[in-house]
Amino acid sequence: MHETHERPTYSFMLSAAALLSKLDPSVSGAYRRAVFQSILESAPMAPNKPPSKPSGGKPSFQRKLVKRPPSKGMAAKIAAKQAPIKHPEPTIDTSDDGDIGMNARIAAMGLIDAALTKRSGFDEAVTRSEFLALSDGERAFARAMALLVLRRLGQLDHIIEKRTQKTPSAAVCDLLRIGLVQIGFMNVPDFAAVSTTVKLAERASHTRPFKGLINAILRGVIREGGLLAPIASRLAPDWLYARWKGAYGEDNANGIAYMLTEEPATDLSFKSQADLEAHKDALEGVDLGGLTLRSALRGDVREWSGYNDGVWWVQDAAAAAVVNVLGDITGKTAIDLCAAPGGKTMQLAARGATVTALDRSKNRLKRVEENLERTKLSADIQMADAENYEDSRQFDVVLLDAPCSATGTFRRQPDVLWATRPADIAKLADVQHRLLDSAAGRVKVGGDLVYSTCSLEREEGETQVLAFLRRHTDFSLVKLSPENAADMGIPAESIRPEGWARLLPHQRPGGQDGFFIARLTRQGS
Ligand SMILES: C[S@@+](CC[C@H](N)C(=O)[O-])C[C@H]1O[C@@H](n2cnc3c(N)ncnc32)[C@H](O)[C@@H]1O
Repeated sequence: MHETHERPTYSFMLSAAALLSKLDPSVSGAYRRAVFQSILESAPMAPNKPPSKPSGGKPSFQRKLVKRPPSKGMAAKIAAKQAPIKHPEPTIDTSDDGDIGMNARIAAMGLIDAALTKRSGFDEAVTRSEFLALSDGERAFARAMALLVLRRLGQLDHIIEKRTQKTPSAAVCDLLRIGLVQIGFMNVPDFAAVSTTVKLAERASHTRPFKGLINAILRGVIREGGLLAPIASRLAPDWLYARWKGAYGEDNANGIAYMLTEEPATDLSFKSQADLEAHKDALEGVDLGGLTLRSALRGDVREWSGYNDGVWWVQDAAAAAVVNVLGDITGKTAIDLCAAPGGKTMQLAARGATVTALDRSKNRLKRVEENLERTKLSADIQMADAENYEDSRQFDVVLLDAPCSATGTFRRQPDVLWATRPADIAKLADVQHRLLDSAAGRVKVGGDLVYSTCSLEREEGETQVLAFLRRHTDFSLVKLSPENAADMGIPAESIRPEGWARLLPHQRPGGQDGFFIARLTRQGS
């Protein structure tokens, strides 16, 4: 039953889905299956190493991080021979006969595989031409399904683990995951969830022998009333859960892990309180303080009230708190050292600072430009490495929203938890250490250095700041006070006695990103 088969790379899965979606609807099911099979069987195979057993002893279905070759060849050749593209309506037929639904499911598996293969794999996969070639409905379905699987990965894998004697291959696990997620969390009839999954298993030689197993597991879950409530400690990867438990205690670790199961609302940062009040009702919003409105709306934000006027931008409440800790900055000079896509640059500019926005990524700086243009705000944009950016000026405010593991952003990007490795945290902590040292010299005497990361890991927050204060005795911590928490848009319990903010995802009703924020001031030596 296990480990003797490999699975095709995710880009081939996306190619297969794209290709099938382009076939004329009149093409027979048998022909579609033949095309699909020919793609899969010509696909480069990714190594399918047995999943590792982490220290906790439970099997992990995570993949090893492997760089996959891009796939084009065969799929492109077949695509070139197809009839003119005729997209069906962008709705998803989730019945077991629906090829649109089948394509979307194949694409979802491609996205899941991409997300588990490397950090940012999901974001890259959704911009690949194969994925973009799908219809709007297929893309939306595939994305939603993949994100749900990633959000529930720990829970789904726990079910698979309990119902199999040996860990199935990654391809079989992916099929089981999409089957289970449909049964548990999607508006798909149980029979369709089972039959589409079994059909997908049947379509490829490496999964065909397991269709009986897949059928039995999915039917067994349905017979027993569906998926049971998740166990917090099984929702996140073992090693991260253990870290959270060690850092914040078991209750907080459970609270953090449960936030994986909640879909986050959309938070908007406003230019001014007057703008927020003016759009609050149309946006069905709740004022969270610190110029953040939490909107109950769903869908395309470009259609929401105030978007075209540029009076707000999307930014999690916790991220907005980074600038809020500075209080009044009217007339001050500020440099945002890791600025893109510009959420905090816009806050600094909207509050009257003269801003230099620096980032080393040309592509990401384009987003800063676009955002500033839409919001009619201005900043001097510089493309440079913040570590060795040559600028003799010193600033009233230096903001270092440093590159980090981003484990705090899992509500929107559940893949970060599964693609991050312990070694990434150590590497990023080194980068943050160097960036902090370089940032220190850019602060005027009497000025402020705000250090933040959207990570839940102490090495990227508390430990970093304590070490910085030991190295830079001319700096001290400006203690944040729980009494001002509401003005800063920070839940009082996220402000620690040490004087920094450690925002945990469950510390706000409806959730917030995990963030660490410290305000440091330079007194002169
Ligand atoms: C956490 S994001 C910043 C988010 C941003 N502050 C905002 O609020 O929209 C980190 C940014 O740091 C940039 N970055 C990473 N290393 C850098 C370096 N050495 N110098 C400058 N920018 C860097 C990345 O390109 C990325 O845009």
